[in-house]
Amino acid sequence: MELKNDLLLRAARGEKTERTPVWMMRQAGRILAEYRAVREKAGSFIQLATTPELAAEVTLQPVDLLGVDAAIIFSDILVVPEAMGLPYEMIEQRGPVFPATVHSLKDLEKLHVAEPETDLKYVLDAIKITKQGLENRVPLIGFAGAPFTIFCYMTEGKGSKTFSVAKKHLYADPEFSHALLQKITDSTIAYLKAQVVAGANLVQIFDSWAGILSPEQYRIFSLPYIKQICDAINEVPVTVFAKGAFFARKEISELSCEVVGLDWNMDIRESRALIPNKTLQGNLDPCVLYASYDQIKIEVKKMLEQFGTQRYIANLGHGVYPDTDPDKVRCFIESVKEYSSL
Ligand SMILES: Cc1c2[nH]c(c1CCC(=O)O)Cc1[nH]c(c(CCC(=O)O)c1C)Cc1[nH]c(c(CCC(=O)O)c1C)Cc1[nH]c(c(C)c1CCC(=O)O)C2
Repeated sequence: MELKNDLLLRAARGEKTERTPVWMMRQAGRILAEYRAVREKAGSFIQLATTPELAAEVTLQPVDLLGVDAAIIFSDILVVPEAMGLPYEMIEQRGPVFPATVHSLKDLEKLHVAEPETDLKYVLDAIKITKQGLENRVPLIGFAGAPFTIFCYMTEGKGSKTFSVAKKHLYADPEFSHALLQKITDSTIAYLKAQVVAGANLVQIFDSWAGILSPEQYRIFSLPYIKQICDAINEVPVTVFAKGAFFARKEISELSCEVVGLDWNMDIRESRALIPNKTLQGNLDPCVLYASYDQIKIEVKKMLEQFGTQRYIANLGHGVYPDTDPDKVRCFIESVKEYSSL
């Protein structure tokens, strides 16, 4: 089955593209009234995420309504801890909370390596239904959290500015920390492979909390586990997005992934020099989408001039903020398409 628009996959593989592909992290979400309507119908975020037909419906919305060059499966990185035996709740206006957390090898014994075919069947079903709905229009992106970011939530139990509970374990109990990270990694590899079998055309690893670690801790507690995942996934291109890990760009360039995501703190030309061998993705500050249409166009033009139009996937430097005007989002997407056309 050939994709009608395979710009994302060609850019990921380093092949020439007629223009730069564009999509947005968190494109399936609250910016769209159509998403909020389906979420209302579902009753809760978790209901929506665990009902494959509805998850597929909101995955398709940005393709139909915004004109992006890829869909990303509607789910969350926290489905992996849940599949391992640690359920989460999504509290309105606050975010995710884990009623029970993990702090010792004894706690870890109660968790199992996720078996995607049973524990995460609802995501795999959502991927299959989405693929039917896409009718090969654009590629479908699968994803998972990086083991370190998942470790943060499983130990801290909720979002945090410092994740000091999570980091405490790294210093105080490295043996437990590595054991938990390895169990998450084994679960994640099985999960991403199952996503690919179900139909994902590329997978992205989100290390959202990379930036809270020192370079040395990042090398010990995050990179080796991301490396295991990159080494295991050879079926489709892999994107590594480590938010805030400007200090690890050289090491990330040595991973066996095809694409590296940048946030807006990372200088584009400097990043090209540090990561010369891979496709880059990013990195517009999501707050640019609060500016005027003219200003958005200027910022997109600047970004494209610095990245160039090749070996590049346009995106924001992190997820789109929920109160962004969808028309400003369309302006961003249209500007990338217009200014990058050869
Ligand atoms: C850290 C993280 C999480 N989840 C995710 C990350 C990594 C990316 C990042 O750094 O933002 C990843 C994620 N979460 C969601 C997606 C969907 C696909 C997409 O469109 O990108 C993706 C890729 C849906 C979601 N995940 C969540 C929502 C909002 C909940 C809702 O709609 O009620 C959505 C659409 C909730 C969520 N989920 C998480 C948090 C901290 C929150 C609360 C903050 C918020 O509300 O945005 C954990």
